[in-house]
Amino acid sequence: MSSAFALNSTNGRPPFTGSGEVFVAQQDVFSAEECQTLRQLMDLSPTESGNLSGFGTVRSIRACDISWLDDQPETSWIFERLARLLSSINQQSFGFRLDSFQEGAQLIRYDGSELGTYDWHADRGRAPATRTRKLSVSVQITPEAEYQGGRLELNGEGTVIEAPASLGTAIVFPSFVLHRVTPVTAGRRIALVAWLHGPAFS
Ligand SMILES: O=C(O)CCC(=O)C(=O)O
Ligand SMILES: [Fe+2]
Repeated sequence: MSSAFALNSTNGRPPFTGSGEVFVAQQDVFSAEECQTLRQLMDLSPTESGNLSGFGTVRSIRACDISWLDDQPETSWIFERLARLLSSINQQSFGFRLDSFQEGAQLIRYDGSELGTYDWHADRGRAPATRTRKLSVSVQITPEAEYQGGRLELNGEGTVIEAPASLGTAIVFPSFVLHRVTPVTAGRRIALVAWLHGPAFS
């Protein structure tokens, strides 16, 4: 596995110079074959409309379909991979006190036919299950060439940074960081998203 690298600039913009890292990108967390398996899982699983934590469905803010993944024997390899990744990135970059995954992971599909999107938000939510989210991860499981738009952007102290979107790359960020997925204008984008929970910041 390639080493983690902090990506604080894209598109020729100068490096981000605010306090702390906005996100860490790690390439090749899942192989192309594993991404294909995850996509098939999404295609075979029942989906529901993505909603806003404690706030129901507002399609103008979040237009996507999600499928919940629970930590079952067949899916434990996914959670183990994510747990190892998040723990090592947390140690290197964030130093948060973390406990465990306290909710399922989500496979999320954004469809170009409805301009699938998720507007600016932070992942730490209002609901009991989302209040304790501390570290978020999004893994790109569709090849970039299969869709247009659908960029994951993060806003660190007013600077909007586009995350790399190569297949199998994981983007890890504190759950309080503002981020969005810009509308998918063609094709479809699928991401695997999960959160590690922990005690309140003190
Ligand atoms: O699709 C993504 O890459 C991120 C999704 C997201 O921000 C979320 O579900 O909270
Ligand atoms: Fe999010």
